[in-house]
Amino acid sequence: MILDGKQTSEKRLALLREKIEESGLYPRLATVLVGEDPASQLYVKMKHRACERVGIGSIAVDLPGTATTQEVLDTVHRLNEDPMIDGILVQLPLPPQVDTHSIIEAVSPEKDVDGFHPTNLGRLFSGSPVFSPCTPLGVMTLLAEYGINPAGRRAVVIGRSIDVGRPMAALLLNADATVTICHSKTQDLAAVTSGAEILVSAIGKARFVTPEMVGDGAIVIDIGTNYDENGKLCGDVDFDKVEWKTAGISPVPGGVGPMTIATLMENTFASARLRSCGPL
Ligand SMILES: Nc1nc(=O)c2c([nH]1)NC[C@@H]1CN(c3ccc(C(=O)N[C@@H](CCC(=O)O)C(=O)O)cc3)C=[N+]21
Repeated sequence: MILDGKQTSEKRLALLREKIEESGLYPRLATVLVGEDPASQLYVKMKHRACERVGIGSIAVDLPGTATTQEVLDTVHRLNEDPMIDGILVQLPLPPQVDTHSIIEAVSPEKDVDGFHPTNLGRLFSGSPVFSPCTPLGVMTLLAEYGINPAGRRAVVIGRSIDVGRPMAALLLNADATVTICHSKTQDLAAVTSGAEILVSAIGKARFVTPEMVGDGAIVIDIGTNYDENGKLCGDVDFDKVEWKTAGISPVPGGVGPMTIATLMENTFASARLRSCGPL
């Protein structure tokens, strides 16, 4: 079974458009893009396009690749104080001269639709999330769409990044899975991953996950967005070799990526509702 993120995200966006219309709200998302990395420009453009589709206003703040930490901080502070803005997304990665942690901590937790602020990560890890990071939350939505309930299942997450691996583990734990996190220092990775009933890969290495690493009948979620030696977009999982072993697998493209964007839209609407003091 293919876990179709493209189709699921289309469905979610259509539903969200209706909900936003009914609410009478006009949520607004501000994106902050520093520099001219083509991939980042593409992602930000996709986010603005999704906003347009669902009836969310979007404001793009583009800063030069030479911007200092202080200049990015000034932008974030201005957006924090702007009552018209409901969500702030600072596109990552930031250029090396910008201190990413202080930027993430500067975003008001009330407008942190990426869910990267320590307050929101803390809420997520304590089991009472407000904004959860869009990629892992999108994975949970995709699992639910296909009737896959993680409760009591062995879930293995490969990768421990703050934006994907760690919050993915927290969401699975909140959903009552038995969660293992693997990373670059994990010994005998294949022995751990092949025991997973739900395997989530967030490593960032093209076709890293091979059939020996996957148990029979596993659900495999591929969070990787990589380019192979021919410049072709591909995931962390060697899809063609792994698919037959699985009960369900998300492809790249067309899997988790579109779910990330749909979730960002949902988080932005949730922020607008919370900020208007309405019920969530
Ligand atoms: N503050 C911040 N928040 C993010 O959520 C964030 C970020 N920074 N930095 C970069 C990563 C990456 N990311 C993706 C979103 C959509 C697709 C996506 O829709 N991909 C399409 C393919 C697009 C293509 O053709 O390249 C797909 O998988 O089908 C991929 C990757 C969000 N990120």
